[in-house]
Amino acid sequence: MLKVNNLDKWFGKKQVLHQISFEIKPGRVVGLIGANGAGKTTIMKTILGISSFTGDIRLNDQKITIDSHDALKDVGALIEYPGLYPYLTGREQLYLFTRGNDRRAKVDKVIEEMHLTTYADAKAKHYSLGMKQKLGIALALVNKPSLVILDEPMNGLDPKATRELRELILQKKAEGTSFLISSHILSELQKVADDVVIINHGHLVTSNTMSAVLARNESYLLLQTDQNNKVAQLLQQRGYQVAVEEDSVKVARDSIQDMTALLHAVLDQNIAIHDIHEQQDDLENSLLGIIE
Ligand SMILES: Nc1ncnc2c1ncn2[C@@H]1O[C@H](COP(=O)(O)OP(=O)(O)OP(=O)(O)O)[C@@H](O)[C@H]1O
Repeated sequence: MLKVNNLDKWFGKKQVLHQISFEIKPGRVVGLIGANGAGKTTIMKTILGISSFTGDIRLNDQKITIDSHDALKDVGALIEYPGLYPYLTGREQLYLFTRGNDRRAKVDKVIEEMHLTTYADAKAKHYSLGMKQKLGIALALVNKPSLVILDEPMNGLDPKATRELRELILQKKAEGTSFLISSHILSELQKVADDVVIINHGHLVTSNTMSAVLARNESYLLLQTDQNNKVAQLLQQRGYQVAVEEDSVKVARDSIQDMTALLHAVLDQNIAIHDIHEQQDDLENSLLGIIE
């Protein structure tokens, strides 16, 4: 549904995006990941036609440019901080931005979906950061767009609201909505994203499925013994990939062919094993591996 091809962006003499290409398929949640200043917000702004660029961006085969926004009627977005009217209530602002028939019903539905009911009729100037964020997300969703672009949507949300947002994203996805979501909270992104676009200093590092990115993850065996340094040395001599960590010896699972032989190597030296368990790398480690 969205195709970004060879996107370049300059701010004056500084190039901040270099030949970025990726695609968002219908009903997929795409996580946009990168360090601070990598170019995530800039990518979102170019897709929304609010920042000039060179390259080609098409939504359902319709070209998006800085002066041609027709294709964007079916896109909802929250970029950076929501621009709210302090003297209007949440409900009034939603109503103001709602298009088409059944405006009132659409507003009521999104208020319920985003769990805004208790403060929907209070003026936005009284909202906390998290309440404003939730209203901003509701504004992005109210017209039932087929593509939703959310820049750091979990910002300011408490754990309950974060979980509710996650469930809502998954529900909308099941109904066919596509999402482009940037987040620093990688563990959250891991729970919702089907695909991942990783940006580093304005360059595309990878555009792949979440499962392919996670497949790079290594797992380890952590051994706690009464002589960790000696165990590490012993195992290293036998060809295992080993590191000593705080109170345990970390052995790469890939380097273990025969678990019995490993345990024998330790126990035969009369070294006591206090604990043994597996550890799986998470998205964060996997990404650090890719970005390095
Ligand atoms: N209006 C602007 N003028 C000049 N440079 C800008 C402007 N907006 C962004 N930049 C630069 O473009 C680069 C990308 O910024 P961008 O905000 O897209 O990064 P980001 O990945 O969203 O970062 P963060 O995670 O911190 O929000 C940065 O080097 C930033 O300094």
